[in-house]
Amino acid sequence: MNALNQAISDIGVVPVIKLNNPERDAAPLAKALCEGGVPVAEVTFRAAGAPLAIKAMKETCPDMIVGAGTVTTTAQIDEAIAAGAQVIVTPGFDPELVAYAQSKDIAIYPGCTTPTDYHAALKFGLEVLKFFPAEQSGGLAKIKAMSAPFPQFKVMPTGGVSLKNLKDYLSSPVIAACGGSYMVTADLIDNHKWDEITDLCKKSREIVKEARNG
Ligand SMILES: O=C(O)C(=O)C[C@H](O)[C@H](O)COP(=O)(O)O
Repeated sequence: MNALNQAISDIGVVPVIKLNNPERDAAPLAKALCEGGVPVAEVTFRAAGAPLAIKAMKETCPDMIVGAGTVTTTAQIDEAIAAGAQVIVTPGFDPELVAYAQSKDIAIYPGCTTPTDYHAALKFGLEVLKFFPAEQSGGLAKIKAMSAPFPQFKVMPTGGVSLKNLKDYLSSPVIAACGGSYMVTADLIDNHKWDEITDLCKKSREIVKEARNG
């Protein structure tokens, strides 16, 4: 894997973040994640202020890897790059977006869950795919079945990941990292429960280590 993919994989979990008030919440949230040993985030463009949030998180924690999520247009890729994002994440596989991201030299994890998606991804030399929505699409059993014909891909399952199933996912060598909102829920963010977020990050990191060491 390239250095960025390896760094994300080493962390093992990627919080999926939706910020309604990035001016207020992006900086303390970035600190909470980094303190918890999870210096990475996928900031969803479902919230209008996503570029602002990406910029604020990078300014607060310059070493943090910040990605843009729910990206569905090339204009959003431009906005994400301008804000300092290092990786683009899309819900589905759109070859136009993959080609555009690659032409701009930014990593992209497109959403893929079917053999047809994986075939399409092969043409772009990608190393990591987002497997979305993970649990609803068949979870780890499907991910393992897909890796037989497509061993070149690692995946980032997102959707339905929690502290309960994290270890199962991470125990498989096909998993680059797991994405999820469980450690950064709307309740935790809106009520400024930064310590609780840090704690959930620490617990997740413990599980990453357990899963990979045994
Ligand atoms: O916005 C996106 O592109 C997404 O990734 C959608 C959701 O945020 C994930 O499905 C997270 O799923 P949960 O961890 O189950 O909440």
